[in-house]
Amino acid sequence: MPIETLLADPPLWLMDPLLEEPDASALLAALDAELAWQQPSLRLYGREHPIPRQQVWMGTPEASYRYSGREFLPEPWHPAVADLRDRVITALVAAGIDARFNSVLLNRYASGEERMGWHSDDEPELGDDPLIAVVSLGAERPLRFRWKRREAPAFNVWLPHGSLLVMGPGVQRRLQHALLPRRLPGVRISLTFRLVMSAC
Ligand SMILES: O=C(O)CCC(=O)C(=O)O
Ligand SMILES: [Fe+2]
Repeated sequence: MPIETLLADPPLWLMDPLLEEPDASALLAALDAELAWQQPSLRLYGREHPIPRQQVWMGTPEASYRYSGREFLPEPWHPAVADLRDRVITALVAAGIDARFNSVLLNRYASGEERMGWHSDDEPELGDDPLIAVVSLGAERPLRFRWKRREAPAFNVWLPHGSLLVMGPGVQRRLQHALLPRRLPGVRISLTFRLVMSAC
């Protein structure tokens, strides 16, 4: 499947589909049923708020990771997720993009009301200019991007079931992204593959 260049600088690529049916729906059902989904709380202005989604952090044992001020020890690779990681790497190599991943953050949005606020994935453990690959399963929703220095308008990238979005070097430095709430039904699971450089 050819990869579409959404932005050249910094590079943002979309491959649709990465996974065809019935593989994409089988993977969605397996992850939904088999993972130990968690909904941790974050402390904000002295109050605890459950995050508006569920998540699982998975990876090699040495890839511990700090996210929103908390440290996560990864779950061991689920075989289906390890297979998907290898498919993503194969697809990227075929597109001339060199990538390595030792971990993945899986996010589960039960409905359109569940969300992730504006952020960049710029934690020091990810290194200076990380490449992050996002596989989307289930409900098609837009990931919204905005430029930190407002040099161009914000834009949406709709992420179909089975698609792969690649945020290349510079995307985290120059833009933020968010999965904003939408009146859309259906569960969505995203897998954001990363390379954690150093154990924390
Ligand atoms: O669910 C998504 O597509 C985005 C997730 C995300 O931005 C993240 O895991 O850092
Ligand atoms: Fe992100």
